[in-house]
Amino acid sequence: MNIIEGNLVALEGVRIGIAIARFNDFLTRSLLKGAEDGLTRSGVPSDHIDVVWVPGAYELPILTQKMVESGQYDAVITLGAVIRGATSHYDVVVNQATSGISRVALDAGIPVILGILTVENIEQAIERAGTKAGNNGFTYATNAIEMINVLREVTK
Ligand SMILES: Nc1c(NC[C@H](O)[C@H](O)[C@H](O)CO)[nH]c(=O)[nH]c1=O
Ligand SMILES: CC(=O)[C@@H](O)COP(=O)(O)O
Repeated sequence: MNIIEGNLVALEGVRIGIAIARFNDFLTRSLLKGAEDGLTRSGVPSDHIDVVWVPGAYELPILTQKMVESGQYDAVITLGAVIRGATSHYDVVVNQATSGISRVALDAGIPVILGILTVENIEQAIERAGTKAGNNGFTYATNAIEMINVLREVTK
C-alpha cells in the first residue's frame, strides 16, 4: 500500500496569492495575519506572498480567477467573512462567493483555498478569526502548502 500525503514544508520558490475581502475587515485582517504566520512558518518568504483586496466576498471569485490565470502563483487563498444579517442578502453573498470560487478551483490547476467565514453572528466569527478556535487563517495557509505538495506528488 502506498500512502501519499503532502507535507507542510514549502518548496523553494513557491509563490502564494491571497485574495481578500475588505467587508468586515476587522475579521479578514485577522485571518490575513494568521495566514501570513502560517505561510512564513512553512517557509514561504513574505516577498513571495501577494495580497490583493476587493470590496467584498462577492468579488472574490473574479479576482481569484484572474490571479489563477496570471500564472504567477502556486496556490491562491481566498479570505472573507460573511455574517448573517436581517435579510436574505447573506445567502446571496455566500452562495455566489462559494460557488464562484469552487468553479474557479476545479479548472485552476493549482490549489484554491476556500477561506471564507460564513457565520450566524459576530461572536462565531471572532472565535474563528483568532480566539477560541484559533485562527482559521493559519490553517488555510497550511492547507495551501499541503495541497501544493500533494498535487505535486500525484502528478510527478
Ligand atoms: N454582507 C457582506 C458582504 N456584502 C458585500 C458584497 O460582498 C459585495 O461586495 C457587494 O454586494 C458589491 O458587489 N460582503 C462580505 O464580504 N461579507 C458580508 O457580510
Ligand atoms: C451579508 C449580510 O447579510 C449583511 O451584512 C447584510 O445584512 P442585512 O441582511 O441586515 O442587510
